[in-house]
Amino acid sequence: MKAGRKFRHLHRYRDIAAAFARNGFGVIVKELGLLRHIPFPRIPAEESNSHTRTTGERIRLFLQELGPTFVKLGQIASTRPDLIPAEILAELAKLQDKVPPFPFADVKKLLEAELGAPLSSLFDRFDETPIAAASIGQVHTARLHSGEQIAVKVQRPGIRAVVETDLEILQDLARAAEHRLEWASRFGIRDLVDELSVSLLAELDYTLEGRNAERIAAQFHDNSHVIIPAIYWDLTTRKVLAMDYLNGISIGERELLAASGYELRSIAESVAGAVFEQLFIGGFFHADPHPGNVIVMPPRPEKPGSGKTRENRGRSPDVRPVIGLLDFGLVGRLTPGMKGHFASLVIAMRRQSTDGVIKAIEEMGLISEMADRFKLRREVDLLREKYYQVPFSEISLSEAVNDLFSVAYRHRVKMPKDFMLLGKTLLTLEGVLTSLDPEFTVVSVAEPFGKRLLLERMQPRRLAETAAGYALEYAALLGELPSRLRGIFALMQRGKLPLELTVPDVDRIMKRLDRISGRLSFSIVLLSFSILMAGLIIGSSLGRQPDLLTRFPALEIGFSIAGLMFLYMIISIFRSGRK
Ligand SMILES: Nc1ncnc2c1ncn2[C@@H]1O[C@H](COP(=O)(O)OP(=O)(O)OP(=O)(O)O)[C@@H](O)[C@H]1O
Repeated sequence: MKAGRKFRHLHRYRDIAAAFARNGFGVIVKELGLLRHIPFPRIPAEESNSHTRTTGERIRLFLQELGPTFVKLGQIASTRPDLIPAEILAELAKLQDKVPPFPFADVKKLLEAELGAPLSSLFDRFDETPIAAASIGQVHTARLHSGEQIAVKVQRPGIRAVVETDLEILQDLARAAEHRLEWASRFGIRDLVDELSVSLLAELDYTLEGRNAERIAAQFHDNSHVIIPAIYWDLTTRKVLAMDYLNGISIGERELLAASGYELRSIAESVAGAVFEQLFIGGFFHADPHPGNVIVMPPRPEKPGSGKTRENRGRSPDVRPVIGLLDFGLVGRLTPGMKGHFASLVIAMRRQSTDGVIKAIEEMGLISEMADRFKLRREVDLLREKYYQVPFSEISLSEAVNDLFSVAYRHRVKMPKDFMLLGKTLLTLEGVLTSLDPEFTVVSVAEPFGKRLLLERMQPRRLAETAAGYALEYAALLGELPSRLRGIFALMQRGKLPLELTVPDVDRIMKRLDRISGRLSFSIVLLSFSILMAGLIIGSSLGRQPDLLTRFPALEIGFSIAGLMFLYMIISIFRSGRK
C-alpha cells in the first residue's frame, strides 16, 4: 500500500477497520495484516454481530455500513454466481442503497450551477421533495414551461470524491488480499475491483446514462409496448439527468397491479419479451431490471416524447400493458458473435447435446488451456442428465445459469463481463417475474427469440458477413504468423526452445487456423448453397415471369457463379478429405 495514500485516507481507513470489526471480520483482517499500521478500533463484544448473524448477513451489513462504493461492489459481486456461494449471493441481492435525501437548498444550488440559470427560468414547477433518494443521486419531479412532466435526477454533492477515495482504498486492499490469500487471487478480486471502478465511475456521469437510454430506445423503435424516457439534453449534464416522467406502477407492487385491473401473466410476458428483445435482437441491454426500474403503464396508442411512435390508427385496440424501463446506469453489450454463441448454447442445452454445449463454450474462446476437458465433459454430462426430459418450459433459468456458471468456475472457464451481466439480467428477471406470477416460466418466452436470431443468422446477407468476418480473422492470423514463427526460429537458433513451450504454441495456432478454415469453408458452402437455393426458387418462378431474366441479366450470371462456387467447394472438400 502506498504510504502517502494511506495517510491521506486515514479517516476512511479507520471507518473501514471499524466496520470490519463490528461485523465480526476483525480477526481475519488483523491476522492477515490487510490493514497493517492502521490503529485498529476496539469494538466491545456486545457491539459485534458475529454471533447473532450469518456470514452472508454480516457481509451485507458491512457493505451497507460503508456506503455507495461498497454497496455497488456488493451489487456487482452479486452478478457472480460462478464465484460466490448461494447463501451469500442471496444476501447481496438484498443490498439497497436507499438513504435519506439531501436538502433542497443543495439541489437548487447544484442545478443552477450546472445549468447556468435560475431554477424558475428552467422549470415551470420543481417539486422540492424527491420521489426517490439513493446514495449517488436523488430524483425530483418537475414541469417544464412547455408543459411536459419530467423527472430530474440530481447527483449528491461531493459523491465523486467519496467514491474515488473508496476505490483507491479498495484497490489497495484487493492487492494486499491477493498477495496473502489464495482464494482472493483465485476469485480475481483485483479484477473485480477494477470492473467495479469502471462501472461506478461511469455511473457518476449521467450523460453516459442518457446515451445508454437513447441507444436502448432506438432498439424499441418499432415497439410501442415498451417506453424508454426521452432525455432532455439541454437540461442534462454529468451531474443532472432530465427525462420524461413515466407515470405508472412499479412491477414490484403485485397487489396494486392486480387491483388496477392488469393481468399479471400478460405483464410478465411483456417484460420478458422486452428483455429478450434486447438480448437476442438488439444486443445492447439494460442489465438491472429490478422492480424499481420496471414500471407498468396503461396501454396507450402513442409513445410520449420520443417521437418514434408506430402508427396505430386503423388497427383494433391492443390491450397489452405498456412497460416502462428506467435507470440505464448498468448496461451490457453482446456482439453478434456472442448473441450467436448464446443462442447455440441454449439450443445445444435444449437438444441435450453435451458436445454441442462444450463446442459452444469452446467457440466462445472461454476454455482455458488449463481446463481438464475430460472432467469438464463429465460435469456437462451430469448437467445434461439433470435436465434430461425436463420440459424446456419447466427449467428454472436461475438454476440452470447457476449450474452452468459453477461448472465454468470449477474449470476456470473465463466468462467475459458481458456474459456475467447477461446471467445477472436473467436471474433478476426470473426473480421479478416469478414473484409477480409464480407459474410463469421465463424460458418459454426466450425460445421464439432464440429461433428468430438463428433464422436471421442463416440469411444469405448474414452468412456473407460471417464469411467475410472469418476471412478477415484468417488474414489477421496469417499476418501474425510470420512474426510468431520468426520468434520461434530465433529461439531455436539460440537453442532455447523448450519443447513444452513451443508445441502448445504452434499447436494452438494450427488449431485456430483449422477451426477458422473449417468455419470459413462451411460458411462459404452455406452461403453458396443459399444463393443457389435462392436462384432455384427465383428460377422456378421464372417460368411464370419469363421477362425477368431479360430484364435482369445479372441474375443469370449470379446463378451461374453461385452454382460454380458451390460445385468448386464440394469438390475441394472431397479432395481435402481424401488427402
Ligand atoms: N423517468 C422517471 N419516471 C418516473 N420515475 C422515475 C424516473 N426516473 C426515476 N424514477 C424513480 O426514481 C427511482 C430511482 O431512480 P434511478 O433508479 O434512476 O436512480 P438511481 O440513483 O440509479 O437508483 P438505484 O441506485 O436504486 O438504481 C426509480 O426507481 C423510480 O421510482
